[in-house]
Amino acid sequence: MADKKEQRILEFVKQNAVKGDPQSVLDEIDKYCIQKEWAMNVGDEKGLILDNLVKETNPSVVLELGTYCGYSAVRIARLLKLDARLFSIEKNPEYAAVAREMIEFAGLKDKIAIIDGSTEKIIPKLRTDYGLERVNFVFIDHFKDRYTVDTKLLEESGLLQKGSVLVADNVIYPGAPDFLEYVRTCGRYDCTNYPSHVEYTDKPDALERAVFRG
Ligand SMILES: Nc1ncnc2c1ncn2CCCCCNC(=O)c1cc(-c2ccc(F)cc2)cc(O)c1O
Ligand SMILES: [Mg+2]
Repeated sequence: MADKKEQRILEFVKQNAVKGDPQSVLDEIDKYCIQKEWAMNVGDEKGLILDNLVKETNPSVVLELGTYCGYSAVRIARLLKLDARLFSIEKNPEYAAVAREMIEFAGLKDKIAIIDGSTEKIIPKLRTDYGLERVNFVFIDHFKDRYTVDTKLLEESGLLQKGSVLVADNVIYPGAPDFLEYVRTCGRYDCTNYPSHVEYTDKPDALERAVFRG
């Protein structure tokens, strides 16, 4: 038995999902987390809302803050057009290692790049070191008390353009009250709240969409 929950999830996917089929990877992760061990993936209920937000944006360049096991990276990347790319920043090397295998198993390694490190160090270097000019879609799902400071870093980095879409997980639970206050009152975003539940539970949570006005 793998010694970490994240490794157990990966093993379960490898044994039960279809290699190269992203939807089966998502289904097996959800099945494991419902039946065996809870884990902090965005999950199936909030995942469907996220799917619709990705589809209506049809982004070319996606940035994700907090990869974990790669569930949301797979969820988003499976909907992207051929030449679109997703960059995901993960601080925990063990999570990043599991995510890389998960993404390869899903057949999406050419679409997704995982960047090892903390957002505060990586975001300021995305243009110079990773050649990103603009991001059209940002999924925010890392430390809840870093949502606001990293949103400001993204503004200052020049990576956001008019129409760039931020989607933040967990704005109700564990909660990101300062982020909600910031994006709803600073005057630079058009915000929409999508009520849902904490993954695999009946505890209220929500996604917040904040569209940059430029
Ligand atoms: N590149 C980077 N830079 C900075 N921090 C970085 C990072 N890369 C990773 N991290 C550090 C992220 C740590 C995980 C963040 N997510 C969470 O903490 C989280 C917690 C819950 C939860 C719900 C109910 C409960 F009862 C308990 C927990 C649910 C969620 O959907 C969550 O996303
Ligand atoms: Mg989350």
